[in-house]
Formats: sequence, C-alpha cells, structure tokens
Amino acid sequence: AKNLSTNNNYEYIRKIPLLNSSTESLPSKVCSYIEECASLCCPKDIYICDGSDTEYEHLLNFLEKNGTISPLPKYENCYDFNIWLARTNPADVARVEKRTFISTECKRDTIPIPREGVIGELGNWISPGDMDKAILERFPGCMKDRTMYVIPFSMGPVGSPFSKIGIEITDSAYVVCCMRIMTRIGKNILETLGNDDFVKCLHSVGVPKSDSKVEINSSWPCDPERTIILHRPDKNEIVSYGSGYGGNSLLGKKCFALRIGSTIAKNEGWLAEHMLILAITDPKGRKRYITAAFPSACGKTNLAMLKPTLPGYKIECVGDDIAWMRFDQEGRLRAINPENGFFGVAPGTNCITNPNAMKTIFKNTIFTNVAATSDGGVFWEGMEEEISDDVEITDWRGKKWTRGSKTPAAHPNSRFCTPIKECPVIDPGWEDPAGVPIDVIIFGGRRPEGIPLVYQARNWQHGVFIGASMRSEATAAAEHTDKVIMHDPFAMRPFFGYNFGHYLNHWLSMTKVKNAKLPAIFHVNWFRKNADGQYLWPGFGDNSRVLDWILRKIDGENIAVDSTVGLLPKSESFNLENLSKDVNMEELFSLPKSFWEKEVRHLREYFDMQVGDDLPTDIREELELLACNVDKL
Ligand SMILES: C=CCn1c(=O)c2[nH]c(Cc3ccc(NC(C)=O)cc3)nc2n(CCCC)c1=O
Ligand SMILES: [Mn+2]
Repeated sequence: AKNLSTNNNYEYIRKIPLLNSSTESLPSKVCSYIEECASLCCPKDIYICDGSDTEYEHLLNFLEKNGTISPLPKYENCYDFNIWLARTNPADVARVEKRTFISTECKRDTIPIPREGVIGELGNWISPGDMDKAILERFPGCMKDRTMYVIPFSMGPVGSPFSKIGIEITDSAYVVCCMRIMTRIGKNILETLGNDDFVKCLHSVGVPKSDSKVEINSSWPCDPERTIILHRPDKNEIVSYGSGYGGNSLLGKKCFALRIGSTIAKNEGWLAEHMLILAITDPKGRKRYITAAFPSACGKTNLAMLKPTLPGYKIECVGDDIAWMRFDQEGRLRAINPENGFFGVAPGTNCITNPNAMKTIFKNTIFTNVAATSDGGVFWEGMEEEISDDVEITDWRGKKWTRGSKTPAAHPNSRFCTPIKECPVIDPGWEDPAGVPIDVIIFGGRRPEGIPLVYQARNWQHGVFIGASMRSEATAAAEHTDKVIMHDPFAMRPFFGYNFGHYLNHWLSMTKVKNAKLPAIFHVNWFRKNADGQYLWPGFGDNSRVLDWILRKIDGENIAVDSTVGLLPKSESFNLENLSKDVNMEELFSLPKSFWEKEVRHLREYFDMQVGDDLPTDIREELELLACNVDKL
C-alpha cells in the first residue's frame, strides 16, 4: 500500500489536495483507480470518505447550505433524528432504462437475439468501443471545480464471506449521504479489502452542454440529455453519468447488487435476486425464512414487514429488495440482504398499508421528492388521514399544492432512504454473516384476472418456469392511461446482468448442487378482481393466511391438489377465521379456460420473440405441458 501524498507514481493525485490528507495508506489498486478517475474527471480536490458521524454532519450541512436538502423539524429535534427533504431537478426523477447498457464483447452474452423486427425488452447491449466513446464524450473534466468523493463500501455485512466490496467515486455529496444509509461505508472497508479486487463504480451528475435546453437548478446539478448508465461485467466496472437520482447514482443497489452481482453469482455458482427476505414465526414457535420476487406496484416492502392478522404469527424483516443466496455445505440455501437501508416508494405507504414502515421512516431518513407540510413534516398520496386539514402542503416541485389538485403532491416515484436498523420488526439475524436459511421462494404479480391467490410449483424446474412466466399489471407509460400486463420474469427484467436464457440455465443448474435442499416455490396474486372490478382478496395483513397455508403445506399437511397450473389449495384448507369480509374462494381459485388459453399464447409469443433459441428446453417443455393441461380444462 502506498501513502498517497508522497508516492510519485501518482502524478495527478499528488498535484491536487487530498482534503482529509489521509495519511494512512490506501491499497495500491484503490490508488490506481482514483488516479485513473481523477485524471479523467479533473476534480478540484479529492476526499476519501470514512463513514464517520462528523463526516455525515459536514456533508448534510454542505447540502443544506446549497439548497439540496432542507430539515424537517416536525419530527422532534430533527437534527438529532436527522430527517431531511431533498428535491431533484424535475427532469431527473427515476431510473432511465433506455439509457442503461451492459457491455460485453459478444452481444449474445448480454441479451438473447430477439426475433427479426422485434424490440428487445431484456436489456440493452453496447459494444466495448461504444462504451469507451460514450465515456470520453462525457467525463473529461466533468468534475472541474468539484470535490471527488471516494466511497469505499461493502455490499453485505463487513467481513461476511457473502459480501463484496466496491469503491464508488462521485461528485455528489447527496450520493455519499445516501450510500452511507444504503450500504456499509468507511475506512474499515479498506482494511477488509486489502489488496483484493473491488467493483469499480464511477459516477458524476455531469455538466450540461453549453447549448443544453434543460433548466438548471444549482442545488440539483444533472445532465438529463446525456444521462447514461454503463456496466462492464467482465471487468466488474460500472460508469454512471448525468443523473443524481438514486436508482442511477447509488451504484451499490441495482447496478452492483443486481446487474454486476448476477454475473458474479453465475460465475461463482450462487444467486443474486430482486427479492425481499422475511422471517415468519408460526403459533408453534417455528421460524422460517422466505424470499419473494414481485414486480413494482405489488407492495413488496409491505409484505417484507407485514403485520399479520392471523393470531400467533410474527413476521420480521431481513430485507425488502435484494437477496444474495448460496447453498452451504449442508445443502441449505442461505441468503443475506446485501443492503443496509431501505430505498422505498413513499406514496401508498401509511399506517394501514404498512404500519411498520411508518414506524421506521421518521428517524435518520432522507426523503426525496415527497411533499412538505407547513408544520415541518412530509406528505404523500395515501397519507391524507394522517395529517390535519389546516396543514398547508408544498408539492415535490416546491409549489403550493391544494387538496383535490389533479397533479400529485409527491412524485409517484418519491422515496424514503432509511437505515434498516430503524425498523421495529427487523429480524435479529438480518446481519448474520452466514445468511439465513431459505425454505420458500415466492413469485408474484399484480394480475386482475385468471391467476389464483396461491399455487405451488410441482418441482424446481416447474418453479423456474413460473418465475420465467411472471407478468404484472403496470401503469402504462405516460401516453395512455389504461393498464397493461407486462412480462417481468423473476421481477428482474430491468436488472439482468446477462443473457436471460443463460440466467434460466443457471437457475435450472441448482438441481445439480450436491445434496441441495431446494426450497419450495410458490406463486401468489393478491390482486384478482371480480367482474365488477372489486378485489376478491382483502390482502395486506390477511396475506398471512396465505403464508400460513404455505408453511402448513411444506410441513407436510395434505392440503393441496394438483391442477392445470400447479398444486392448488384444497377447499376449506385456508384459515379464514375473523376475515373482515366473506371471500368467494370458488372464484378466487377458478381457472377459466379462455383466460389460460390466452395466457399460454402470450407466454409462447414472449419466449419465441424475446428469448428465441436461448430458451432452455426444460422451460419449453414446461410451457408445452401447461398448454396441454389447459386444453384438457
Ligand atoms: C402485503 C401487502 C401486499 N398488498 C396487498 O395485498 C394488496 N391488495 C391490494 C388490493 C386491495 C386494495 C384495497 C382493499 N381494501 C379493502 C377494504 O378491502 C383490499 C385490497 N392492494 C395491495 N397492496 C398495495 C399495492 C400497491 C403498492 C399491497 O401492498
Ligand atoms: Mn427494487
């Protein structure tokens, strides 16, 4: 390891001040990376983050001074509780999938070749040459007059064999503050890293070109017209330019823990998934861990910290978004949550839909693009019952907002960013370096029609087919208002790090793991509606009745019957005691032939058009089996 200031190998770094003039040495691989980025971006100075409280306070103070964040005094002495509101440039409010690329030599390593004339939905490929070109068009000198922050961070508990280390270099103090919440950061990470390799993450909010038309607000610098998010899995490298918004700038999350993570997992024989992890203890005191993958708008965070209505059940949270899972020596599948915080969607979160979230997010939190109230608090759609009528509201753009307005007070993608440790139902094992043992994997979707409340896969291969076949109702993009049913296999569609067909083969290959105790796989749908458009299932806390059925099933109770789609609950096998309203179980579990014929056609077309020759034969066979079962309906 070299001491930065003296070593003359680093010509550029020596030239500019190291703010905290860190005398302790940095691993030489880290120095080289800093040197490489500094000579490209030409910062005013360099700051190596240490994760200390004083550092955090200094950065928050800096962000408050330049108007990026404002304090929220309603939640008593917010300075101790550190509760802040950030507003972005309205042109920088969400992930930009069309500007997100994976680079490999051979295109097919990144995406299956879509059928002639079909737009690929399973990721965007860029050649290595075009990636380098994109970088050189944007990064040279982009950090002029700015501080370059160097964030050493761990995905996963520091020191756990599951964990992986990254270095994020960024010119955004907001990113440093959020990465401190969402990951483990600090100089102890550098000690753990030693001279090992790390995931390289370079980020800049960018500088708009002189002829840019985007309105500049100095408190949220960005370059929306040239935003680009690039990944080079072969070199464990991520480069993100132009956006400060979390999904594009907190590179430990989607870019590292899922896209790069899934390629590392494939190479090392484990699974990096877009899944919540929860612990459920039944009335007999038996505790099991479940992972679940849901597309957006299914209430994933609500399930991750569910308040069960069934007496005697307790649910605790390990994570709400990402799971890294591997089989241990005994063949048990063990999972960690690689993250250290929640980056949850605020609208729709309230004391009914997620009481435990409401007890989590008012301490040490950075809110982004929610609305503000005249009594120094926050507001979003769904919180109407939780604020008094005389309180005035300022919307996410900073404009006065009147109740009943047709535009939302909080941006639909507004977020809370909160340490997991603030959650009252956090599972004690949430940081266990060995991970928690997984007995059940659940796939789900928002399906208003035809899909039963719950069914079980007949075996692992059938379960992989069910994951591959996931579809979910999404609020369509701006152009039209009606809802569309989108394919979102494993809820990973925007996050695959490599060819989806190869990903399916990787999942199928888990049956080859020595004495693997493969978890049971289920599919759930909380959102089925009757002909009048009413929900057939009360959902929320009553979903504990579905989890109860799942646990009794894996404990061997004879409560399922094989069906066209998989193992369905036997009638009368559900605990429906004290249900708020009577449920039409007949309709909730019916399998309309016309619906399933259509579903099979959609699946066949999707697999043919999007996956083509890369679709594993096992999956093709499961589809044909389903098709012939549907014919017999
Ligand atoms: C663990 C909870 C999962 N869950 C659900 O299970 C769920 N179910 C529904 C549909 C629904 C909405 C309102 C009612 N209201 C009454 C009174 O029955 C019932 C179901 N919405 C749900 N939501 C909210 C989705 C938006 C993010 C939801 O998160
Ligand atoms: Mn997610």
